[in-house]
Amino acid sequence: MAPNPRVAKAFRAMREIGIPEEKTKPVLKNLLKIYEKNWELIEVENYRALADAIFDSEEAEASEQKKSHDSAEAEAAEQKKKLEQAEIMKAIEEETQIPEEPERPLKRLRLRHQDGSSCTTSNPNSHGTPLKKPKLEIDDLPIAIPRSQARAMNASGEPVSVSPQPQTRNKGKQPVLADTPPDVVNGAGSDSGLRLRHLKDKGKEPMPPQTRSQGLRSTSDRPSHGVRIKEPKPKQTVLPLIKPKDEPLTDDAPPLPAPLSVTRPEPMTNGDSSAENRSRDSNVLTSSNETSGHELAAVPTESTATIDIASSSKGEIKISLTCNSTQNPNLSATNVDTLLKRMEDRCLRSYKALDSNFSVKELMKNMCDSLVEPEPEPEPKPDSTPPTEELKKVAANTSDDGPLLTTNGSVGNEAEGACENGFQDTEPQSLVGVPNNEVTADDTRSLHDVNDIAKGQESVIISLVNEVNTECPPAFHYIPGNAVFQSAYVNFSLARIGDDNCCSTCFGDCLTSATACACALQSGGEYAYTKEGLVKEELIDECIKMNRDPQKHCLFYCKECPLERSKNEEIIESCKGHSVRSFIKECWLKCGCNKQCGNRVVQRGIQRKLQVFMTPGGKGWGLRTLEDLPKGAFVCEYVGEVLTNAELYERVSKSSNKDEHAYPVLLDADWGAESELKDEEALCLDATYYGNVARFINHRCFDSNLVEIPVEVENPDHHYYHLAFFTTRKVKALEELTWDYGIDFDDEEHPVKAFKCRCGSRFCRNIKRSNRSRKRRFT
Ligand SMILES: C[S@@+](CC[C@H](N)C(=O)[O-])C[C@H]1O[C@@H](n2cnc3c(N)ncnc32)[C@H](O)[C@@H]1O
Repeated sequence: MAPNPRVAKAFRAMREIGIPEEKTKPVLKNLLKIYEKNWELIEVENYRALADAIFDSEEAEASEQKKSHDSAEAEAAEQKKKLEQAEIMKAIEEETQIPEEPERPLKRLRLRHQDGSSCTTSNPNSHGTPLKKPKLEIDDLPIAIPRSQARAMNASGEPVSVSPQPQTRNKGKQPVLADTPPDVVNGAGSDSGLRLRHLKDKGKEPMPPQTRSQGLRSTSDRPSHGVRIKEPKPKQTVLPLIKPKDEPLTDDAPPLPAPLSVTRPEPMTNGDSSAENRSRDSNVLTSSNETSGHELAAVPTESTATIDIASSSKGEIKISLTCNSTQNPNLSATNVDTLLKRMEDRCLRSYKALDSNFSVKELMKNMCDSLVEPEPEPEPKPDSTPPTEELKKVAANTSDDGPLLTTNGSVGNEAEGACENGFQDTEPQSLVGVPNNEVTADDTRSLHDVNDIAKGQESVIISLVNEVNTECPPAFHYIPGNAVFQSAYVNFSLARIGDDNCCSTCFGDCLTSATACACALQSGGEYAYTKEGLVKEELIDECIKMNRDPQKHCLFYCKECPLERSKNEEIIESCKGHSVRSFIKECWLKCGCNKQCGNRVVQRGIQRKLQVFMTPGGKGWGLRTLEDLPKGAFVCEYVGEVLTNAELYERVSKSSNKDEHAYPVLLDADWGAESELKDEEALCLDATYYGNVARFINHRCFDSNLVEIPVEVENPDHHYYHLAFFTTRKVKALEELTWDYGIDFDDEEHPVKAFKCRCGSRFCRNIKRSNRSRKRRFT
């Protein structure tokens, strides 16, 4: 890409006053960000602002240096850090040797790692060195050459070369040796029994999940920075309370607050807090509404509506809905029951998300629940009794009264200080969400079905429970599979799938065949799955290791990194590196095998009993299993909108609420192998607005019980693939499912702050950081 003439001019101007380009570059980049690319502000007075900023930064640097430890101390600290890290890795290794697992011989992989060998030969400091085409070696490849290698050969126009490194991880495709520039392909083979092909990702990156963080490494040596965007704290005020459907009620109710002081046909007795009186008041209202025609509500078919909330010093709350229907010729009076029935019919027709048990009364009650939600929500102590019991007591003493209909055509509802009975004392119901005063078509996404958050789109039911607080799930559309947002190039055409991309001559179940099918060859020559449908242990172990310590693995460097380009087109930073990953190739449409073929697992979708639940430890919603899971079991795929990275950046920068964004996932494969990747090929997944259960999986540092593996199903290239979660060990029913997002909690440069980690792992990277009294503060 030709350098921006304005950038070149700025460099020249600074050179003229003795400032070298290396100094100018970062400052200019920063200024462009601050001035929102308003060059005039930078160019004015012969780049005065730029020169000043450079001098300022030099001064700051000098004073920083003064403060800092001398280099010997720093080096010693670095050494110590490395030792610490090695110890931690060792401890994790030991810790994750699960006792209940049957004894098995050590895998070659493990032995090699224990030897301390590594395939990392990349030199992160040498970014920007002249590029060379990848030189790969095909040494002991199984039967066929993996497609990516063939492509590397084609791309380079020269035969692959051999860089054997015994005792390193990627034997088939070794990383280049020390004299090889880091921007050269560093290897992609596996020395595990499976010898699976690898995809590359960004290593321990703040942008999850392929972008693994550096763990305990310093910021300076980490590979590329992705986009990590904080997951929204689920909206608390706009959705009603969700309760586990089967919670029993108890009798001992706490004292109830005074009843409401609202507009009523008959005066209400204040100060009487008994359930009996509340019930009576409500009955009075109902009968009054039925008998006094002039007090009945006018319900226009089209009206504008406003919702008012009033509260009194006694803790009473009134919600009133005022409909402006004066201009409407269809204005007619009706009674509460008719109104409710009409509304229910309307909701069932318009918002198909609701089930037949939907009740407007419940909706109104839940509106009350939302009103009296504690703010800010207290964080339950891990061992504290969930407030459920208390809520049940309240529910038992709260009458099941309907909404109030006021004389001015307003609909009100009683909201006691602890009106938490929501769905609790009724039959199992769907959750109904009311996102705003004015419900728009798009807001229907917040109408979740608590009995099945997937709304029948998965082959299993996925329920949602909150036994901890009154928080409601975030508003999003549940989708069972990825969907392209706009510009992403995801081409599934059959014509693109060549004979080497499918096993068209196979029949029945590929796994029963003595030789590996063409699909398996693409994954390194062996099937990734066992006959039981589990990922083979060797592969799982390899992926776990890769995720825990990506620096030990190979890094690829792009000539012009699309990720850096999407961050800033003016000055494109050098590629921070993409690590090499194992992937699975499943059989698909053009294959001759049948649908039950054992090499089709992820494409069958979720098969395990899962549940979305409110975690007690302050992490918000989480995902858990309701059944015991063996090691290597497929749990779910990370599903979201497929976006280009440029689209993601735009989306995030335009978002008024950056916290609203779920963690986007970088689909970073083969980037380094291609000399230049088009914007529409540099893809990521964003589950903020459209996603599946995976959007609820919380992070756990290092020893998470899930690991992500890229799975190629329909697309023959590696720009788009499925990101599937498999268990890293046996997981017991009701255990929370976690995944290491790869966050680098030390990343002070990242535009988005990391959350305060509450993973509870003894290897928590956030705790480490805090103990070292690092500068950065977390919210
Ligand atoms: C992909 S979402 C997971 C679902 C989320 N808990 C929810 O309620 O929707 C990621 C967000 O969950 C929270 N989270 C995940 N793991 C966490 C952890 N270990 N500690 C604290 N918060 C965590 C953070 O707010 C993060 O931004």
